[in-house]
Amino acid sequence: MPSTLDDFDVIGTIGSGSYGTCKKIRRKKDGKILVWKEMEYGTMTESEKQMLVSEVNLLRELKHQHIVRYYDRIIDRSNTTIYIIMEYCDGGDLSVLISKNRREGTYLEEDFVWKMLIQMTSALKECHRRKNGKAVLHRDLKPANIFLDSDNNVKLGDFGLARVLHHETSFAKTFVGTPYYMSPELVNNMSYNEKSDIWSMGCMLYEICALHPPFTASNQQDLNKKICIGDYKRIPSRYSEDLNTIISKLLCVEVKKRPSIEAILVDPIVLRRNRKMD
Ligand SMILES: CNC(=O)c1c(C)[nH]c(/C=C2\C(=O)Nc3ccc(Cl)cc32)c1C
Repeated sequence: MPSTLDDFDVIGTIGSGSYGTCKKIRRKKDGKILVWKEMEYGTMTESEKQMLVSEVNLLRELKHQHIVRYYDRIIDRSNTTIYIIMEYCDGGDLSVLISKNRREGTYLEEDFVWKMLIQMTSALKECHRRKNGKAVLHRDLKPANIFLDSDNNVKLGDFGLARVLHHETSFAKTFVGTPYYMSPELVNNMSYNEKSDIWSMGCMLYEICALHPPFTASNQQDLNKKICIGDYKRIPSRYSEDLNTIISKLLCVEVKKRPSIEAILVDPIVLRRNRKMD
């Protein structure tokens, strides 16, 4: 039986991004706490609406402990809005945690960084595993799209919708924020691929350590230059050479030399770290 808006009570708004508004909701039949992401599709073309539907159907297939669980979707034609109902992550998103540490002048523990690396890699492996011939590339990996549960476990969110909502006719046409995580291949107008997600993950892990992105500049042109040269400082000295080495591998400018998800998971440094965490 498909859900309707009346099946839920809205508790409150917990976030909003370039793709819409996130609300905390309670399912009336059992009191379960969930969220829905509201997205207005009225300005989309028919082909974009079809793309959005197929992206949501892909989300439905992604069932993994480190990917935000999709529950259902409601389409309200009276206000041309789609409501995507998903798992509630009470730890919020990584960008808030990074901002808090930057504000307080404190760093995140190395064990936490390794946990993020291993769980994000596991989530991306599931997404890059071909489903019906279609890889689900995230396309917008950033701390604001990494959510945490009450045990600080990773929940990758906002999956795959980036491709639909970046189209110039959709309401998300105003690019929000500087593309700090743009990969060298995208700067050079080449196509997005699995390795671009690896680059973004490298940028994210760097930012979790340093509390700022690896590449920053006062304008897009200078940022692009730094990205294409791969010019960035080492993560703070408090972090091990092992962690620095792994992040450096992810931030490899040459796509072919950048490790795949599988290569990361069998890297001797990651295997050694995994054994320590067991
Ligand atoms: C300050 N932020 C929060 O309190 C917060 C919390 C506790 N959860 C969230 C966000 C989500 C959440 O809890 N589940 C989600 C599933 C998909 C997407 Cl795109 C977002 C969420 C947020 C933004």
